[in-house]
Formats: sequence, C-alpha cells, structure tokens
Amino acid sequence: MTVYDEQAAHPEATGEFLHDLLLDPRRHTSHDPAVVEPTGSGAVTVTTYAELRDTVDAYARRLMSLALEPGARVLLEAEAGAQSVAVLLACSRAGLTFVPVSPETPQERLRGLIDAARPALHLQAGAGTRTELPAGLGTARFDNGTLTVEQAPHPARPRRHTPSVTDPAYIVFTSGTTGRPKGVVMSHRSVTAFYRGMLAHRIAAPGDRVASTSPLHFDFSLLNIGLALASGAAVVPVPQRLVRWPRHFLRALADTAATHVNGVPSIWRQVLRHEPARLAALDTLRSVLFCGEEFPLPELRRLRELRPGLRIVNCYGATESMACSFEDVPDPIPADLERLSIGRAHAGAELLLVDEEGHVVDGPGIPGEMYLRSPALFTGYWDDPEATRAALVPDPLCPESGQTVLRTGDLAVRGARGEYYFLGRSDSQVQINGNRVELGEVERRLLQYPGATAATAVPLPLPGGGSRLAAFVVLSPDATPVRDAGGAARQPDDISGALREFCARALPAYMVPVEIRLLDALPTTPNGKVDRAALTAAH
Ligand SMILES: Nc1ncnc2c1ncn2[C@@H]1O[C@H](COS(=O)(=O)NC(=O)C[C@H](N)c2ccccc2)[C@@H](O)[C@H]1O
Repeated sequence: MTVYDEQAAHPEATGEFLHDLLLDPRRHTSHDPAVVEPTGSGAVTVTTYAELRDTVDAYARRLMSLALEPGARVLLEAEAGAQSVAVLLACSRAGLTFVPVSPETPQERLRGLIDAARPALHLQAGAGTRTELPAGLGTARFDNGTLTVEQAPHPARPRRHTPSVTDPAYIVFTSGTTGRPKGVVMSHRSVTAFYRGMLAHRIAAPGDRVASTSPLHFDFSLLNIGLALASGAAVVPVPQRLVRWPRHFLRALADTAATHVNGVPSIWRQVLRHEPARLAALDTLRSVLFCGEEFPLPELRRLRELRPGLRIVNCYGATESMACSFEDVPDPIPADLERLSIGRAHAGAELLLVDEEGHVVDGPGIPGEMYLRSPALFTGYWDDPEATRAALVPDPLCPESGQTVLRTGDLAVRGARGEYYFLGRSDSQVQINGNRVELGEVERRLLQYPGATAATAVPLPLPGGGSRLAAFVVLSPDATPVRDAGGAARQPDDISGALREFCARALPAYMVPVEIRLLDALPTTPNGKVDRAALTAAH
C-alpha cells in the first residue's frame, strides 16, 4: 500500500502563508493591475499581478541567498508602494518576519526598535535616506526587483529549518500606553484567518482600485493590501505627502481612478472643509472604509451628501487581531442617529461583553468590555510576556479550556439585533470631581452644536490634583456665526460660551467642559488619529 503523500497531494498542506493567499493565482488575472501608484503629476505607475509575482520571486531568491534562519526579523523602512509590497511578500516567501517602520521614524525611536526587535537586516528603498545604522546590522536597499546588500547580515547558525504558519509574518510596533513601544506579533495563520473573515464581507472585487492612505507601519495599510490582492483588485498606495494636501489627495484619487478609499476619519476633514466640489466630482469613488476611531457624524453626513449612494464601511478593531468587524453605515443616515454600530465580529470570530465583575453579559442594553474570540488573534507582544498575559486572557465562557481571548479595553453595548455599539475605551472614562465621565458622550454633545464638525474632550490636571474637563471644537467655515440678542456676531470666546451653554442644557454640570477652544484642525498622530496627548500638552 503506498503511503499517502500529504505534501504531493496538497502542497498547501503545510498551511497557508501570507504570500500563498495574497498571490493565489485563482484570485486574480495575471495581466490585471495589482498595484497602481500615483506620481502626483497626473501619471500613474501600474504593476500587474504577473509583474508583482516576478518581483516577489526576484526579492525572495535574493533574501533566501542570505541564509537567514526562518523567523529572522527584517526591518522594512519604506512607504507603501509596489516595491515594498513585493518585499513584504518576499519576506513571507523566504520565511522571514517583516517589521514595517516609517521613513519618518526619529533616529532614537528607530534605535529603540532595533534594540527590541534585534533584526538581521534593515531594508530601505534605493532612494532611502536612513544613515547611522548600528554596526553589525545587515543593511540593503531594494529597487525594481533588485536587492543591493551594503552590509552583509551575520550568517546565523540556523536553529530552525522549516517555516511554519505559526511563525510571525510581521511585527507592528504601536505606541504603548506605558511609553515603551509594544510589538504586536501576528502569525501567518492569524493574518490569513483575518483576511478570510474580511473577504466574506465582499468589500472589493476584481477591477476595483482600493486606495490605501495609511503609512506602511500602521496595519491599516496591511489590511488594504490584503483586501485588494486577495480580491483580485488593485491596491493604490497614496503617499503621505499627497494625503496631507486635499487637492493633491483628490488629484491622486482621480488619476488612479480609485473606486475605494480606505483611511482614518481625519483624512476627510480638510477635504470636506476645503475641496467639497472636487470630492463631489470624483465619479469613480464608490466605497469608503474607515477605522481607528469614531467618524464624527456631521462629517459623515457631509461625505454622503457629496457622494450620494456611497458605500461607507465602519471597520472596528485593534492591531492585536488586525481588525474585528465591518459594518455598513446606514443609507440614509437617520437624522436622530446618536451613534454608529460597529456590527458584530467578522465571520469566524465572536465578540463577548464582560462586566466589571468578569461575568459575561447576556442580553442587549447592558454595557461591558469587549472580549474577542477569534482565529486571528496575535501571538503576543514581542518580548513582553506580562503585557501579553494582560491582553490574552482565559476565555470567560470556558476558562478550563486553556483557550485565550483578546481583552480589547473597549466598552460596548449590544443592540436588539445582536449588533454592537462602541462606547469608548475603558481608559477614556475619566473622573471629574469624583464623577465618571465618558469623554465620547461630551464629544457627541458638542457635535450636535450647529456647524460643529469635530470635537475632542480631554481631562486636564488641576494644580491641586484631580482633573478638569477641556474640549477642542472645529466649526465648519460656513457655520452661521452665532449672533447675540442684538444680532451682533459673537466672538470666538463668546462661541465657546455658547458651546458651554449648549452642553449645560443636556449634560450634568461635571460633564460640561470648563474650557472650550476653537481650532481649524485637530492635531493627529503618525497613524492619523486625533492626537489627544498633543491637545492635553498644548493646553
Ligand atoms: N471603527 C472604530 N470606531 C471606534 N474606535 C475604533 C474603531 N477602530 C478602532 N478603534 C479604536 O482603536 C483601537 C485600536 O487601535 S489600534 O490598535 O491602533 N488599531 C487601529 O486603530 C487600527 C486597527 N488595527 C485596524 C486596522 C485596519 C482596519 C480596522 C482596524 C480600538 O481598540 C478602538 O479603541
């Protein structure tokens, strides 16, 4: 009797690696565009799937020639583009773990990441400007399928020989609340499980062009690359220098005929404020997906008003599982809608609510902390077992099983149909004069003020201890100037007073910000989220 040869019969029997899924020939047509890059001056650079595969092969062969052991880290310092997408897929093919970092990373922070991740190799584009890398670290540059080694990496005595889908595909370092950056380790198995859960929502299809507006070191860009390539569509990486300027951003979307634009809510703020007409004229745009933080409802309504029929997907989740849920924003957005739903976990995963005593909450209307059961959970925080234990906790439904679930740190409540509503981070509940304040509730009230388009509330320390509440509000430029009884236009500090009165009519006194500043824009973090720390510090 011949022995069943698993490997011959099912070559993917070793499991599915990141590159297997994203370059699966059954999912795309070879001469279709895989990556479409805007140059900013009207021209675009198209890389077909066949060209992408060839480039991946070339980089993978070169990486394998370096004889690094499976699981060795490669620091990939690059903007998202056809070449960096090919490099990260080549790392997957070569059994290496890529660690995406931004070219804008300050030197000291980069040194910290290098000390933490102990990479075998630092890779940057041919035109990369990084210098002063530590001695002993292998360095190379990539360009057009060619990898040029400058400093050869130490040949390691391999301790592992067989790449496994449980190996880390990538490590994304996020700003840790404790100040020490946390390395989120994602295995091939988890990433591909997540992508499969996401694909069930049919967000993109062959022929689509998915614009990605996040930097490569933010896993939103990895979501977009996977969404586009596993759907047989093209990914349109928009460089940060174009995203930041509304006119250039819209020009890039028009030049590349983008059908989908994925990004954090803040990418739309200046577009809605300064270039509404050009946005309305962007007739290839059919779908927007956002994540990372709540999208202020006045801006979301404005976006839909300018692009009637636009599909808008609210994607919720944390880097520790790449994401978690995909929920279409209703069309039209009901006038009395208070908050968007984040839906329920993607196919194959499940959200649980746990109360402060650690009991699983059953039934709608009872707030709790979201715990995520999912095949897409991260392996752990790099070199930080304590933080890992705090995030990957025993399954509250069956602690005996040894299964762990992700404790998200996010509060939510379930609706009548089993859909979830995000209530804020559990650490964004602050005490003001001894009273618990959910910052999101103050922000939602401020956004109901006529003309308010964005609002952030932050606790500020009081000299004698404790906190006071401050808020920062962006008003639309055409907001009807608030007039006093005599009809005279009110001055900014009057508007702040009017905003405080407006809050006092609906919120208990301790939830009314003692100071309200009007801003033209809100500061953002490198990932594009509102930078609360900057607002607190600037006060
Ligand atoms: N749609 C939301 N509404 C409201 N609050 C949210 C939302 N998406 C996250 N968040 C918040 O952001 C936190 C996660 O922050 S994070 O770890 O930096 N990751 C991200 O922000 C992006 C995340 N990896 C991701 C990547 C790609 C698609 C979706 C999500 C969540 O715990 C939530 O507090």
